[in-house]
Amino acid sequence: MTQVHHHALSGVIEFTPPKSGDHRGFFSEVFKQSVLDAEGVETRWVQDNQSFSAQPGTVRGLHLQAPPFAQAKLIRVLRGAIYDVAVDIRRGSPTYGQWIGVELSAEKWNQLLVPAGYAHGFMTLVPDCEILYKVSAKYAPDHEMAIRWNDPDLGITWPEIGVEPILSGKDAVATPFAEFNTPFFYQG
Ligand SMILES: Cc1cn([C@H]2C[C@H](O)[C@@H](COP(=O)(O)OP(=O)(O)O[C@H]3O[C@@H](C)C(=O)[C@@H](O)[C@H]3O)O2)c(=O)[nH]c1=O
Repeated sequence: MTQVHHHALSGVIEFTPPKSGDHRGFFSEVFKQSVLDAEGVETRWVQDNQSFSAQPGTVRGLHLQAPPFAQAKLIRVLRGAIYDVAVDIRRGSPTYGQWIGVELSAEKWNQLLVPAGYAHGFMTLVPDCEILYKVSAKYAPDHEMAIRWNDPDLGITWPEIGVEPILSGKDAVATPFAEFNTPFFYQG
C-alpha cells in the first residue's frame, strides 16, 4: 500500500509507493490515479517535466504559474535528494505565507503533491539530482511568476549544506514576498 501523509498545509500530500525488490532489481507503481482519487485529489495531469542539477546547493524556485495555467505538481526524485518546499500563496488562506519543506530522495522513494495556489521550489542536497514531476497545466511562460527563495518574510529554513547556492538569473532577481501580488484567492 502507498503510504500517504497529509502535511500541515492543506492539500500538500506526501506519497510513498511500495517497492518490491527481487534478484533482478525492483518494481514500483510510481503513479497510480486511484491512490490520488482516494485522497480527493481531482487533478488532470498534462505534462511531465524532468530536470537535472549537477551541483549540490542548486536552488530552483520559488515558482508558480498564474491562472488559467495554475499548476498542481507531483514531484519525485529519480536520482539524489532535494529539500522540496511549498508556500501557501492563496490570499485569505489561514496559512497564507506559511511553508512546508520535505526531503524527497531516490532512497526514500517519496513524492510530494503541491496543489495549485502554492509556490514551489527546491534545493539539491547532493550532486547529480534528477527530478521528475507531473504538472496539471501546460507551460505558459507569460503566466510564470517567481518569489525570492530566501525571502526573510517567508523565513524558509533551507538546509545548511556548506556551499554557495546556485540559481538561475531569473530566480536571483525574483520578486520579494512583500511585493508579490498573488493571483490566487482562498476558496475555503
Ligand atoms: C518550466 C518549463 C521550462 N521550460 C524551458 C524554459 C527554459 O528555457 C528552460 C528552463 O526553465 P526554468 O529555468 O524555468 O526551469 P526551472 O527553474 O527548473 O523551473 C521549474 O522549477 C521548479 C521549482 C518548478 O516548480 C517548475 O514548475 C518549474 O518552474 O526550460 C519549458 O520548455 N517548459 C517548462 O514547463
